[in-house]
Formats: sequence, C-alpha cells, structure tokens
Amino acid sequence: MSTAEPLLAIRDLRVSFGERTQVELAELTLGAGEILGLAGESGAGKSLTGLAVLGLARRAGATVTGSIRLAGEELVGAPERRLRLLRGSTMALIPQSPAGAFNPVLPVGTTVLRALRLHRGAGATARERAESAMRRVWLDPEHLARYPHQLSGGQLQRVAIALGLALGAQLLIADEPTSALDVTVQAEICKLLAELRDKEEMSVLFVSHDLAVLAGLCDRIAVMRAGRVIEARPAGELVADPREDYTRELLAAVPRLGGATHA
Ligand SMILES: Nc1ncnc2c1ncn2[C@@H]1O[C@H](COP(=O)(O)OP(=O)(O)OP(=O)(O)O)[C@@H](O)[C@H]1O
Repeated sequence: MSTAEPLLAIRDLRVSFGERTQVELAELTLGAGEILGLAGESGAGKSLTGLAVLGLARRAGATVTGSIRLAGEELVGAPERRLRLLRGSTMALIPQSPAGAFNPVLPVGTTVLRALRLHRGAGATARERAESAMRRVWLDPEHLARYPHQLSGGQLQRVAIALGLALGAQLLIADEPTSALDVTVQAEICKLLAELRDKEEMSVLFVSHDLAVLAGLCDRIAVMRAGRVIEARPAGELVADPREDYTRELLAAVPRLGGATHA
C-alpha cells in the first residue's frame, strides 16, 4: 500500500436491491489507527455499508458497484474466496450480539482455535496467539475454557474482539457492538477499542444509531441519511457545530449531548 492511501477507501459505492439503491457513497475513507463512526437513523444504510466492506452485501442479494479498497486492494468484484480470506485476516466483524458467533455447546476457546487453525494454519502458536489476544482485551486466558453462557455479554464481546485480533485484523467493523450491553459495559468496550486504536493502530468502522456513544469514541463521524453521507467531520466539531439540520435533529434526540439546547 502506498503511504498516501488510507487503509480503507470507498469511492462511488452503490449498493442496490433490484431497482432500489440503498447506499450511494461518493467518498468515505478510514485511516490506520482511526475510529470512524457511521451514524444515522434506522434504514439509513449504515449496516449495508459495513456489509459491503466485508464483501457480504452481494451474498445478501445486493448488487454492488464502485470501489472499496482495503490496504490498496480492490474488494468490489473480488472473488468470494479472496474475500473470505480477508474476512479472516485483514478485517473482522464485531457483531451486535457475539452469542451468534460462538457455538453454545463448545468452550469459546475451541471456536477461537478452530478459526485460527483454519485461517492461519496449524501449529502450537495458535494457542499462544489466542492467549495473547485475550490479554489484549483485558481477559484472563483461562476464560477460553468457558462456554458462551458462562461469560457475560461484555466478556463475550471481548472474546469476539480477541478473535479478530488473533487473526491479525487491521480493521474491525463493529455493527452496534454495544447496543445490547448495559451502559457501564458499553463504556468498557469503547475504552478497549480506543486503547487498541492508540496502542496498536487498529482501525474501526463503528456503526451505531447512538450519537452519544459515537461522540465519545470516534475520531470522525459520518452521518448517513437515505443511503448517503450528508456530513463527515471530526467528532468534536460535528457535535459542537453541526452543519446539517438532520444532524442537529439527531443530536437533539440525545439529551447527553445537549439535546435540551438544540431541542
Ligand atoms: N437483504 C435486503 N434486501 C432488501 N433490502 C434490504 C436488505 N438489507 C437491507 N435492506 C434495505 O436497505 C436499507 C438500509 O438498511 P441498513 O440495514 O443498512 O440500515 P441501517 O442504517 O443499518 O439501519 P438499522 O440501524 O435499523 O440497522 C433499508 O431500507 C433496508 O430495508
């Protein structure tokens, strides 16, 4: 990758189902060590954008055109095999509910080790990688021996992040990763993502309808409406001085961000 190119560069992206275009992005970029928030009301196209980056929108039946470059590599039109490989190495999905990512009848470590062996080959290092990744998400590696139901929602989410780290992800695509968690656990996951950004140059595309969460975590926020980005700016600026009425309305709905003054 040339140094001038951001880790993720989206240009002229269009995601459609039949005649209906649901996402139309002229340009959106994400640098190494940056957390970009995707905000907007339900149906704005946030998740679909994340799915398109992961190469999963086509599998969901969408037509995807334009360009999505990850570390200099074009993803739109890339073979499914290549996309599957990238999903297990360069990028990882952090889902809303990590429970779905783990087999309920297996210790979470078994799922993690299987994924590591599948993507990174066999070897004694798989266990070491898994244990080291657990420490990076502030969990004792002994948690690998537990079953999903023996872990709290926040712990399970951290194991999901650990799996992405162990696989070597440079980009985490987090789709509402905290909305199923209570507020203190939410804050803990955000703190962890911020630490991974600061210490490891991790990049995160953080999809959320919760502007308060995004404002506290993200370097930049892109506000989506009807499939388009209507403003994308540094988080602090966007919250303090929104340019678009729609952004102002979204902020007004969040009391913690001064809804009382905007309402
Ligand atoms: N598989 C699909 N088939 C047809 N339309 C779809 C499909 N997936 C998403 N859409 C449509 O694309 C639009 C964008 O959906 P998307 O899930 O990206 O919204 P969102 O901003 O993430 O909303 P939410 O916060 O509710 O998840 C919606 O109108 C949705 O109905």
